[in-house]
Amino acid sequence: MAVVEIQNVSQTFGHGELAVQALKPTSLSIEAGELVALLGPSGSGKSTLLLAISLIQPPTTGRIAIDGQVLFDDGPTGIDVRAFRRQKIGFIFQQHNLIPFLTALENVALMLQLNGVGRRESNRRAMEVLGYLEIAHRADSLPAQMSGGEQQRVAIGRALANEPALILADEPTAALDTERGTKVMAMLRKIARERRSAVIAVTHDHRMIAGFDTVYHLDDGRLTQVERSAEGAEPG
Ligand SMILES: Nc1ncnc2c1ncn2[C@@H]1O[C@H](COP(=O)(O)OP(=O)(O)OP(=O)(O)O)[C@@H](O)[C@H]1O
Repeated sequence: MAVVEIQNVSQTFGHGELAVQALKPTSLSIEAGELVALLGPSGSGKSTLLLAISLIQPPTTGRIAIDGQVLFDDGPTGIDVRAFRRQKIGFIFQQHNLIPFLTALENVALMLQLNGVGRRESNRRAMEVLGYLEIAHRADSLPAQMSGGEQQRVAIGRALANEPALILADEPTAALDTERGTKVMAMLRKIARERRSAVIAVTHDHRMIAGFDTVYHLDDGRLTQVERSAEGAEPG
């Protein structure tokens, strides 16, 4: 089943003569376990597309379904988007955005607690996620005590904790050197493969493209090219 299904999604900012169509009508579908890159020059509409898919910034037109739920159909559909997002979508940013006075474990556990999971169970699951990302030994460290790559893995853990159907990453490797960037990419790939989340990463980073199943190229708000790796996402 498609985790993300968007049809004719477009975004126009401003009105009249000042209107800018940041995203031309765009349709695409992303399967469970698929690792997708959005590539394109600055201002091409990558963030606009990501913000539209997650309905953080609802589009002007189009239809958006995530994990079988129609969230937008040329307007709101009455779904509680904030609750849906919290349960079904994990976010990873260029800067990790960890809470500085919480440990790695607490940063991850907090996400679960926000979804109503009790404290003990949150801690247990957070520890499991940190173990999965090979960073359990840093569970009690504060963000400032960790390297950039470690911080980013904790941030991935936070995005992953709820086992979301969809993970959205905005330039997750941009702040990292090649080795750490490669490791973060490998983690995203592992998550897609093993946990069957769909992962969409906005990137400028050509070094990382090799690991993706599908690469969408955006130019001036238009989807210009789609490349699929020979291997593709293995059927689940
Ligand atoms: N809230 C907004 N109001 C008006 N114009 C906007 C808004 N957000 C984005 N734009 C415009 O829409 C276009 C696409 O922007 P977007 O941020 O999606 O590009 P991007 O590909 O993510 O760029 P970058 O790689 O620099 O982050 C740009 O021309 C931008 O100036």
